[in-house]
Amino acid sequence: VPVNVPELGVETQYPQELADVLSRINDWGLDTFKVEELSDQRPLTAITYRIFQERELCRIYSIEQSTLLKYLLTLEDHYQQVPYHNKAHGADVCQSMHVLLNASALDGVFTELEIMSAIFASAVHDVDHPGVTNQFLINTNSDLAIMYNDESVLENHHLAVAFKLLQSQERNIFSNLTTKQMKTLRKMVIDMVLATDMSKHMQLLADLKTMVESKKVTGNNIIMLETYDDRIQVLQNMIHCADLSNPTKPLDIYTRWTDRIMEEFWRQGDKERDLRLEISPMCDRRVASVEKSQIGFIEFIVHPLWETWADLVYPDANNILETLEQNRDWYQSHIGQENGALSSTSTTHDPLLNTDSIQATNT
Ligand SMILES: COc1ccc(C2=NN(C(C)C)C(=O)[C@@H]3CC=CC[C@H]23)cc1C#CC(=O)NCc1ccccc1
Ligand SMILES: [Mg+2]
Ligand SMILES: [Zn+2]
Repeated sequence: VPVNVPELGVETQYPQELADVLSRINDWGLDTFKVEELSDQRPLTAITYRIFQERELCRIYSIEQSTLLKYLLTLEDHYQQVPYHNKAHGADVCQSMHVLLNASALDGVFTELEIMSAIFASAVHDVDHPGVTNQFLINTNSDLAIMYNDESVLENHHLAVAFKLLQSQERNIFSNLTTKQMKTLRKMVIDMVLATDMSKHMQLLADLKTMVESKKVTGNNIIMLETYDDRIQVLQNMIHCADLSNPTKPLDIYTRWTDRIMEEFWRQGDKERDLRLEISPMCDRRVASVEKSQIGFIEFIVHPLWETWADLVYPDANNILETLEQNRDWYQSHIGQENGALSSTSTTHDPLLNTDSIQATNT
């Protein structure tokens, strides 16, 4: 019996405003923070549910809407209340992936199963993240590091939690897939989420550069990917780009993500200080230079990756690369402001940061 589900998947006191924000589901500048506020703290369910509707995945794979919502709400509840790696980040990466999949250079390249795998992988990719790095978990002999033998500890855990939640019949959104389809989806989701481990970054980028150099396209400039390895490599780089997309977003959105990740790094540094461990880079709130470290992050990691991605899907990611370079210049010109103030240019109250108003750095 079809259970009647709310139109937007979540209960909200602001149905019209939420519908208006979600109407930008295909845009790079969708404000995930606005969805978080308007959906009564259900950004992951609201955004992922909308993407499933947009791509008609429930029809194609006979997924009951109530089953999808049960899975998404439970998944969302398994994201921890940490400053950055929380359900809003999961929602943001999922929506960014959804937009990247729409590149015209990839038109008709991926099957619906590969697309659903990519959307699912993005939604689950950081579930139950404890707000500390793999290195911290290893250094503190955590249960997770013991469980996964120090290898991609967090990423293995995110996957195990995501698939465990599927095991209850009322949440199994893939119950109508064939055995073969489920096997394929599971392998692709594992390969994508494991690729979000930053220790794989250099290898991923090197392989992407090789692919760009030997890029084969059809008559109307659509990329040809013949083997599983080529196809999964593009999807792995795509989720990695989505995971590293904060600096490519509109500045006001970007600075709020930076405030959140720095608070998460600083809380790890506080734990390291209490444990008499060496404080990890960027994690000491007493010596932070947010602007300088953001420039390092962009120069050494984010820009090289996005420059290569923009080559692969040329010219579809040109605007994204443009925004990244403008944001880098903005941080460059704000180096002098490093009085320890958080990076945000807006006086925002972000409960997760429990900082009432962030002194605006003069823009
Ligand atoms: C929105 O900003 C950010 C957003 C995300 C991250 C992430 N960092 N890393 C690693 C690189 C430490 C992760 O493994 C995280 C987990 C997976 C993907 C990326 C995540 C860092 C920043 C930053 C910064 C920032 O200002 N200096 C940090 C920094 C400066 C120079 C060189 C490297 C890092
Ligand atoms: Mg992660
Ligand atoms: Zn992530």
